[in-house]
Amino acid sequence: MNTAVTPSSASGAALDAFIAGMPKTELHLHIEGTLEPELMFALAQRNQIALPYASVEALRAAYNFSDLQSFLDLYYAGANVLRTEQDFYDMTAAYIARAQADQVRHAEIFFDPQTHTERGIPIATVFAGIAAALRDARRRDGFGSVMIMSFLRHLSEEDAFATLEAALPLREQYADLWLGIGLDSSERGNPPEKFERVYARCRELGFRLVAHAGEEGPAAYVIGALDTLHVERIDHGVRSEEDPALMQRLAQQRTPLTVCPLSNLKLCVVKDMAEHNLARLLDAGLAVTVNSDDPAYFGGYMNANYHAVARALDLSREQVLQLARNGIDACFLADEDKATLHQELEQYAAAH
Ligand SMILES: Nc1ncnc2[nH]cnc12
Ligand SMILES: [Zn+2]
Repeated sequence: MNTAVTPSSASGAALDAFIAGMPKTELHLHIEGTLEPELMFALAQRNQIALPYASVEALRAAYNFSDLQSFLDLYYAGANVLRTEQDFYDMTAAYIARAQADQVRHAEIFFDPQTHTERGIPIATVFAGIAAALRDARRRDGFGSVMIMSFLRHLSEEDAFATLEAALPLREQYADLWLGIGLDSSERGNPPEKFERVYARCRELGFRLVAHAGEEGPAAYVIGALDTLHVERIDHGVRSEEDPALMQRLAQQRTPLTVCPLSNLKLCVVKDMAEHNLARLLDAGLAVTVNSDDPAYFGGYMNANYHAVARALDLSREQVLQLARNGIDACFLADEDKATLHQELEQYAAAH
C-alpha cells in the first residue's frame, strides 16, 4: 500500500488548519437550528414533553432530508421542547460555545418568534432567553452578535404584521441586539412580494433587511427580494446563477449572499458538494460568504462548512480568505468594528 502523502492532501491538511484558526463572522444562522439532539432530549425531560424518538441516535438517524420542507417539518417539531427563558438561553449559549470553538467573532442570528408564539410561548420569553446568552458572551468574551427577527413565509403577511406589532414594545429593551428583519421557511409558492407591505413598514422603522431567496425558489425571487423588499443581503441566493443579468447586478452592487454549503447538500439543493456553485459565484465577483444555517441538522458548524467547500471545490487559501473578508464587509457592525475584525484577519493571514 502506498502510504506517501500526496502533495494535494498535504496542502489540504494545511488549508484545513488555516481555516480552523481563521477568525470568522457568521451571518446566516437560525438559532432554532442549533438545537442538538442531546439538548433536545434534555429540554424534553426538563419540560416533561414526550419526543417521538426512542433515543438521541434515533433522532439523529431521522435527519435525512429530501428537500427544504422535509427538514422544516422536523425542525418545527423539534422546537416544541423550547418553553422557558432558560431553554432559549441554554440553546443560545450552546451555539455560542460551538461558534467560539470555530473562531467565530461575530454572529448575526435569526430567530422565528412565530414558531413559538403559535404554541403559546410569549414573544418576550423568546427575546429574553436569546438576548441574555448573547449579552453574557459579549460581556465575558467580547463575542459580537446581532438578532434578526424572521417572519415565516408560509404564514400570511397579516400574521407577520401581528408579530411585528407584538415585538415592537421590546425594541428599546433590545436595541443593542435586535437590528434586523428576515424572511424564512418554505420558499416555493411564497414569493417575496407576499411581504411587500410589512417590509415597507420595517424599512420605515429603520431595521436592516435581509431575506431568504434563491435557495429552492427561482432567481426571480432574488430579484423580488431586492426590488420589492429592498433587502441589503440575500440569504442563500445560489439560484441567482440561472439569470446572467442578475449575476451581473449582484457582482456590480456587491450584494452579499449568505451561502450555506452543508445545508444545500443536506436539503438536496446540490447533489454533490463538488457541484456546488460557490466558487463560480466567487469567481464572478459576487460577495459570497460561508455560513452554517441549521448546524445541528446539517452536520456541521462554521469550520465544517468551510472545510467541505474548500476540499470539494479545491479552493485556494486566497479564496478562503476572500470568503472571510466578505463576511466582515457584509455584517451589520459599524465601520470601525469591521476595521478591527479585518485587522485581526489580516494579521492571522500574515502569521500563518
Ligand atoms: N435553510 C432554510 N431555508 C428556509 N427557512 C429556514 N428555516 C431554517 N432554515 C431554513
Ligand atoms: Zn436559512
